[in-house]
Amino acid sequence: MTILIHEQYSEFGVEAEETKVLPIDEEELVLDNGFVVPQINSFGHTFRDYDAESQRQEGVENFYLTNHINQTYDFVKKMREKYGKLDRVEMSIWECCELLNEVVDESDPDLDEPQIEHLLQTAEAIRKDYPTEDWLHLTGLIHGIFSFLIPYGNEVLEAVKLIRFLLFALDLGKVLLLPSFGELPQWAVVGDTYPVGCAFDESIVHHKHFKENPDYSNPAYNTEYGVYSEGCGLNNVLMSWGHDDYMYLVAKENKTTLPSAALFIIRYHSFYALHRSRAYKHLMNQEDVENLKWLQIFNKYDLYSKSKVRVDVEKVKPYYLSLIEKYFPVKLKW
Ligand SMILES: O[C@H]1[C@H](O)[C@@H](O)[C@H](O)[C@@H](O)[C@H]1O
Ligand SMILES: [Fe+2]
Ligand SMILES: [Fe+2]
Repeated sequence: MTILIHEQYSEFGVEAEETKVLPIDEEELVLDNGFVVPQINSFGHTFRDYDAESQRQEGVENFYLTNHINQTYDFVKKMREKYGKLDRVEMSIWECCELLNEVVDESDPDLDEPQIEHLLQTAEAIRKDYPTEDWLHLTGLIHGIFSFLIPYGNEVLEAVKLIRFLLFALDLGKVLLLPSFGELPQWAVVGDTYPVGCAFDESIVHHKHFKENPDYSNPAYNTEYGVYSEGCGLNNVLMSWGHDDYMYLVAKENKTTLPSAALFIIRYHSFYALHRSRAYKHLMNQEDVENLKWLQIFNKYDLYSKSKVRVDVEKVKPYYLSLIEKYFPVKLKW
């Protein structure tokens, strides 16, 4: 498994400010050491091709139809209030991970494996690129993330641990699909996310299906700014409800020691309209601009590690348990 890194990040990633994000097919698909990212998913199509005829196309489009009709400003407010209480279950991060054994994500054109596989594949992807404990050969990517994300001191090893953990944690919020979490429908848990309370940007997957969303024709919510203002900051923007914002709330309320950029990555990793299409920039503040650079790097690991490769869960478990211990209490409120 190899991961593509934008060339601009290859020398001390902080240069990323000047980076222009190119459409994916124009990107440099090569890492420093010449590894190439897979160009096709496990069904033989390019990644995130929502129109390609495949065994998943119809199901994914139906998913977005219900998602786009039902994710309204009022719905999101209610869900945040309800799930933000975290009064359902007490469990550890690893217990949560194991629950995802049962879960398959209907929004995903690239993967139909249980989510536990995806979590571990994503986090293991970096191990494939950096297989030994000799971190000295790490590329600029790691140096960049290291200098930016780690408030704990000057240790590259710590940075790598953080990255591994973060990649593992991105999708844990999908437990919302399970009975003890109220068995939310897929449209309220997975798929790309986007702001509600202002116009839905055209770059959002299957945008046409928003026409039946009541907010689409509500003048309070259907203008460029809607209920928001220039540069108000994403923290003040309500996002469609799903596993991203939920996991952010879980992490924050349980007093994680993850740095704030890591929380940003968890919270907005499905916001492709922002991190791929550069929409909604007018709502960002300076902190969002900084954090976005890192989100773009992490997204590549999340997306391009999707494959049919099996991970031996028991074998990797001890390593992840040691990471979890670093960033979270033994039991968390969910
Ligand atoms: O189908 C996928 C999947 O649900 C991911 O977990 C999410 O982060 C993506 O944005 C979405 O498109
Ligand atoms: Fe996700
Ligand atoms: Fe993911």
